Formats: sequence, structure tokens, C-alpha cells
Amino acid sequence: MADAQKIGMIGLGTMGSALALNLAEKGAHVVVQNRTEARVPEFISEAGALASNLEGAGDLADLVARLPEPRFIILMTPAGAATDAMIDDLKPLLSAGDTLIDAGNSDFHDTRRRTEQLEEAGFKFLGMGVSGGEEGARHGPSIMVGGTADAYAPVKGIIEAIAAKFEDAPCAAHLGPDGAGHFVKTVHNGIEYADMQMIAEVYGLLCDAGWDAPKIGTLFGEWGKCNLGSYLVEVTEAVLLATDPETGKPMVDVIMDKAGQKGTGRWTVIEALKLGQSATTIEAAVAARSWSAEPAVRAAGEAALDPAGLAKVEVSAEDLKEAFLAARILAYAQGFRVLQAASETYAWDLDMARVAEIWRAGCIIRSVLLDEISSAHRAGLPEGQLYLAEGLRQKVIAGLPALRRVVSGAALSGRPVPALASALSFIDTMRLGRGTTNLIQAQRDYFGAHGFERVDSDAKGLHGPWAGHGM
Ligand SMILES: NC(=O)C1=CN([C@@H]2O[C@H](COP(=O)(O)OP(=O)(O)OC[C@H]3O[C@@H](n4cnc5c(N)ncnc54)[C@H](OP(=O)(O)O)[C@@H]3O)[C@@H](O)[C@H]2O)C=CC1
Ligand SMILES: O=C(CO)[C@H](O)[C@H](O)COP(=O)(O)O
Repeated sequence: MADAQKIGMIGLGTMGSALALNLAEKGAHVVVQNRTEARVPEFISEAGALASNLEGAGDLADLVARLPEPRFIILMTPAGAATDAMIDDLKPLLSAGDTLIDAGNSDFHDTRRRTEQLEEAGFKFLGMGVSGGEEGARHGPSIMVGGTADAYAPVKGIIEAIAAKFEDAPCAAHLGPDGAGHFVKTVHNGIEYADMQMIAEVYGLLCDAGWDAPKIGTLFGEWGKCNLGSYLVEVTEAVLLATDPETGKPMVDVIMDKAGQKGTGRWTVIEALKLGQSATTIEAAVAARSWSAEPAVRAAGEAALDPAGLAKVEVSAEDLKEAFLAARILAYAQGFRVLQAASETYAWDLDMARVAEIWRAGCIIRSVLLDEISSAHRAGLPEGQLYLAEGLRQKVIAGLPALRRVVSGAALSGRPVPALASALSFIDTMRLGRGTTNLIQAQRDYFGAHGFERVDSDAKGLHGPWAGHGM
């Protein structure tokens, strides 16, 4: 089938507008449509020279009528009910063989359901995760595609053209069938949550130690030039150095300590648990955002639970840097463990090296580590664990003493560091050949006759000598 030349774009919000301009710049002719119709002419009038590659449509029927068959239509709308309603409205207008591409942050279960329903009706469907925010969508995002190879083939050229490039290679990939692309995007966001939370924890410790926002911003600027280099560290530097035009104070000082979340972090944790996995650094980050939404309760807690007597925070910037690097590697490692579990459960055969490669540029979690992470995956991970790959293992080992000092120092001064602490507990668990769940097995057997295995036998379902308790 010929490559898609004329493409529909529904939803001219932050992401849809930027992606439409990116597509137009790369030579596609884009027919744009938006629920609030007035936005369409406004958008085209603001597009400058790119307007010649843009065409406005009124309603959905008009959009469909302006596209040649087979049609290719991108949806950039809020995930969930809005996208379902949009698909329901479009279906009667489409012809067999047309392709819908959901580029929003959809739950991969929805993508799997929609794929089945649309394919049954004779249409093609791609679930396409896009990362990079507005700037990325405009000039080169990281793009994670799920669907059939047949559905991807005609759009591959334009998708790779609009994607970010890492050393000339496009940061876009067809990762697997149906929900694979949206699942990878969801876990990307989970890692994003963990990384942002760890940065916020470092910021909190430095604030407690008396540093002001610009000084912390400058530190993050320095970190951005070393092996902590990443987009989120750059963002952190920029926001910490910004000043509130109204008060002249650092901007972050006048922003409420109450974080929003749209669901992808939470979905990562939920799916991890359903897969028999756990992503504790991501869970800590989701919890921190959720608890942040209760400022009044926290204020009451501050008044009632007198922190007097706690030690003043004593952590060095050097320790924070080393601790963050180690914990960041562990958060990536947890994310890849979730991807591996999903890949096996859903038979996606995800190429983890490819996932890491397309995260090296364009996306929110891009960092200098990702090149090393992709190489580690290509070389094959010892026991399937990222943190056991030699270079990363060395970094974790080097950072662990600092991570211990930071987490224990924070605990002694009453400063919560849930993501850093969970990263430490994770690696401390995974480096103990024999832990303590032998006791849990004994307890389970005592109260529920659940059975256990012995260290000196292959027999299963053994029971202990729990006198008087049924065995
Ligand atoms: N912002 C970001 O950084 C990123 C967002 N995403 C995802 O991209 C998608 C779009 O996000 P974003 O552009 O930020 O969102 P915006 O809120 O900026 O834009 C939403 C768009 O969807 C339209 N829309 C909203 N509700 C409906 C509805 N019920 N029916 C039809 N159209 C509707 C809006 O139209 P109208 O003008 O009429 O309101 C608007 O065009 C989401 O799924 C989001 O999760 C993905 C990656 C990054
Ligand atoms: O996908 C994104 C970045 O990769 C979006 O910015 C998303 O909105 C971030 O999630 P949340 O709003 O829950 O913080």
C-alpha cells in the first residue's frame, strides 16, 4: 500500500496542534478538525508558511469526506470516554480499510478492546504513545506504536519523519500488536513519575538544609552536564531558576504543593501488581502525588505531630548526586521489569533494547543513561536485570553508600523520601540470596496449611510441626 500522504488530525489541543504542525512540516497534507470548530481557522491562521499543508474541516463528516481512501486519521483527544465517543462517531463515516491512530495516553486495555472491535468491523487501528510534551510533538517526539505490521506500514515513513532523532536514527518504533505501544508509553510515564519524585525529594532535602530555589537550580544545572544529564534535570534547573513576576519570589515557592496526575503512573503500578510484579519507586511517586492532594490533612498533621527533637538534615550535594544516579537506574530497572512481565504475559515479544533506543531522544525521560541502557539490553542482561549489567551495576554499587546516607539522614530528620527509600529497599532485597520470607511461609503454613518448600529437599507442599494447629 502507498504511504499516507494526506492525514486527518482530530483534536487541536496542546499535543494535536503541535503534532499537526510537525506533520505538515515533514510534507504531509493534514486535514485538521476540532470539537470547538472556531479553533480550526485560528490554528491555520497561526501556522504561517505551514498553512499551505493544512486544511480545515468542520465536523467529522467533513473531515472524512476530505480524505482519500484508505484514510489515515490521528486522534489526539483525552484518553477514555472522549476517545471512545470519538471512535463511535467516526465509525459510521469510515470505509473498510481505513486506519485510526489513537495518539493519546490511552489505557492499553482500551487499546486492545478498540483494536478488536475496529478490526472486526474491517478497520485498522494503531495505539500510538507519543512522548515529549508540546515541544516534542512539534519538533520530534518519541513514538511508541502498537498494532499490526500491516496497519503500520503505510504510516511508518511519516511517523519516522516526525519523530525525534538520536544520531540520525528515528525515535519511533512499531513495538508489537494492539496495546503494546500504549503499554510502553504508560511505563515510560511511570518512570517519569519516579524520576520526578526523586528530584522533588532531593529538592526537599536541599530546602531543609537551607538552600534557596535558585541555588538548587544552579546545582541541577551542573548535574545536567554529567551522568545525570537528562531532560527532567534540565526542566528542574529551568523551573527552579524562574521568578514569579508578581512577587519577585522564586516561582516554585508560590506554587501549591499539590501534584496532579492523569492516570498513567497509577496504571503502571496497577498493571505491575496484576502481572505479579511490583514497581515500588513508581508506586512511591504515585502515592506522593495522591497524598499531596490532601494539604489540609497534612497541615493538621504538622500541627498535631510535633516534629521537635528531629535532627537537622545533614546530607551533602555530592551524596545526593550519587544517590539520585543509583536510584534513577533502579527506577528504570523496575520499569523494564514491568515491561518484561507484560511482554511475556501478552506474548508481545517486546524488544527492550529498541524501547530504550527510542527513549534516547524526544521523550520526557530521555537521559544520557538510556544509551547505556539500550546497549546493555542489546548485550543481554544478566538474569534479565538491568542493574546487573556491568556498567550500570558499577554505578549502583558506587552510589549505594550515598543512597544509604541520604535515606537514613532523611529518616532521622523526618523528611519523607519515599522514592529514594523504596529504590534502596528494592536493591537491598534483590541483593540478598536469602531473605526473610521463610518466616512468612512458616506463618502461612501455621494458620492456613499453605505448605512450604525446604532448603534441603525438592519436595513441595510440606508442613511444619505446629503443635495443636491441625498439621
Ligand atoms: N500534554 C502532554 O504533555 C501530553 C499529552 N498526551 C495525551 O495527548 C492527548 C491530548 O492531550 P493534550 O493535547 O495535552 O490535551 P488538551 O486538553 O490540550 O486538548 C484536548 C483536545 O481534545 C479535544 N477534546 C476534549 N474533550 C473532547 C471530547 N469529549 N470530544 C472531542 N474532542 C475533545 C479538545 O477540543 P476542544 O478544543 O473543543 O476542547 C482538544 O482539541 C491526551 O490523551 C493526553 O493524555 C500525550 C503526551 C503528552
Ligand atoms: O504523557 C505525558 C508526558 O510523558 C503527559 O504530560 C502526561 O500528562 C503526564 O502525566 P500526568 O499528567 O499524570 O503527570
